[in-house]
Amino acid sequence: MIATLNLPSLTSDIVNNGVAKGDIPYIWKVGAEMAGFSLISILAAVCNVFLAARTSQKLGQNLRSDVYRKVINFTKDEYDQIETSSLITRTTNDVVQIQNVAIIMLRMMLMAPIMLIGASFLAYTKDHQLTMIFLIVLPIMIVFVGLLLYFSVPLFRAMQTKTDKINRIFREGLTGVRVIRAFRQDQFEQDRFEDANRDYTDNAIKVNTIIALAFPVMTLIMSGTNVAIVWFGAKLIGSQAMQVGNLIAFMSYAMQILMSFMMLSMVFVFIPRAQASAKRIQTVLNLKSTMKQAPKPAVLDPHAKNHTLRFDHVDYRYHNAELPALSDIDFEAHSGQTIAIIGGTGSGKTTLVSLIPRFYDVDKGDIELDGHNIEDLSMVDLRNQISLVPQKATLFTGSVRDNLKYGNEDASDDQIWHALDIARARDFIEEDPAGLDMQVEQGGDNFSGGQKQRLAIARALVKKSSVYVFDDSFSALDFKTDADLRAALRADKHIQQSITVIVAQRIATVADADLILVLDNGKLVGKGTHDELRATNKVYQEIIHSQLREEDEK
Ligand SMILES: Nc1ncnc2c1ncn2[C@@H]1O[C@H](COP(=O)(O)OP(=O)(O)OP(=O)(O)O)[C@@H](O)[C@H]1O
Repeated sequence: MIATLNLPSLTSDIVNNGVAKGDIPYIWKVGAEMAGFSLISILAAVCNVFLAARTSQKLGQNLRSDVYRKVINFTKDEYDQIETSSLITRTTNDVVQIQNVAIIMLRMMLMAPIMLIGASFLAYTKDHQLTMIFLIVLPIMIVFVGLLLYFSVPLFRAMQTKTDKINRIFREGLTGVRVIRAFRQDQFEQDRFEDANRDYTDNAIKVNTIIALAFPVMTLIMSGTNVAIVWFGAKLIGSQAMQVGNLIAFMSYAMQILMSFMMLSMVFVFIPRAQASAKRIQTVLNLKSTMKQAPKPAVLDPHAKNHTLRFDHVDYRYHNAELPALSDIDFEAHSGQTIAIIGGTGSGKTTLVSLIPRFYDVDKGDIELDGHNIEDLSMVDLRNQISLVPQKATLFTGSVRDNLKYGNEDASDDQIWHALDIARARDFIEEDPAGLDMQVEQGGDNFSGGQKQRLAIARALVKKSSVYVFDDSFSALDFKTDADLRAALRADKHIQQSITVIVAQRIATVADADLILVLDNGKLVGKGTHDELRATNKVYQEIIHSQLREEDEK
């Protein structure tokens, strides 16, 4: 900066004392000095660009990691608060906005004010009278930049929400592509996307037009200033009140002043967009988890042979729902037992099993594992002890082996095949020449629904846990495979020492459980064995009858 500020003074010096007097050695001396300063200023600019780029990239990397770390630990409730598509935009696009502004700020925010003050001071030393021109030019520029900010900032702010919308529609379109085709809604979805896309583009065109307009206007102001300087400067030279070299230097300083002002205005134009992005990222980072974490967690005995799972009068209501999804759920299960949960759709079965690994925390009552309230355990310790097969099987890209070792990195191939045997998934993996190295495509698309379900069951079995939860995991299996799988589960030594929780819709699936819980509208309306419930429980009897009718009708 010092080198850049020095150059115009040296120019005036070379013109006034070298060129005007025809002093060639002086011209060489000052010329060499100027070349040196120019070199320093180029090197400093290169270093500045390099450091600014590096710092802003590091900033982006750290922000992305922080957001991802936070998001991946979100509870289901928090995911319900910020849409997935918006979370993706925030981790990508919003971070880029902040990076861009960081680069601009590092390159200009420091340099521009110093240049502005330095060049103004030096211009003043060259000629006091000419400096008065800035008293007219600078207010014009301030008004112009003010107008620029007034029109562009709201448009810049809207960009991020419009990006969210495009991402949401795109994501829904991709994940729901089969439904869209089956319902022949391709055109509708295409139009929906086009609308969002057009809305975004219109906004972007508007804002870019404003920014594009700024350049010719700025150039006009700069050229006007130059003309004014030359006009008044020439008069001053004519009356011998100013030297030619000083006019040349003054013009350079004037350009430095206006350029610095322009750089500062650019920073002010880009800051609001980054500010909007920063706010969106901050919302994610500041989202207080509703999950209570025990400050000094109790520790589960890793060698315990006898496990207990106890629901003690548990209530739970979703944060956005009026009525509780579960009320007064009370039961106890021990090692070797199978607990089955049956009930109509929406009766609260999935909600109940989601409470065990603390996807949600209970509102009232307690859940205990091996005598400890699960809220007193560390999340890691608790979830290490629970194997869950969710209602919707999810597989990850990679090999079948990678997928199955997801909960137990040290599992041997023998253990994996054993789990595949129990899950009735050996056949279709063995049939493939790649075996366990068979690749799983995105979303497990190269497997059928039932196969995916069985692989998800095998993955849960490879992980050695004290509680196994199967959330409607047998529904995609035919009756015989369902029965075989459950028989194999019962015969497994490790499962015999664990607690098995099965959510099911079919009476046949739950009939041989040690304890059946009947849910209706979030309430536990029956608790007992198949024979007990069949004899006494009305809701259970209704389920039996409805399923018998279905069988008869077939
Ligand atoms: N994230 C959520 N926010 C608000 N309400 C929810 C949420 N998830 C489920 N519910 C509501 O809670 C109730 C119980 O839902 P749950 O998924 O536990 O039922 P389910 O018995 O597992 O049903 P299904 O057999 O259809 O899977 C339903 O009324 C449902 O609408």
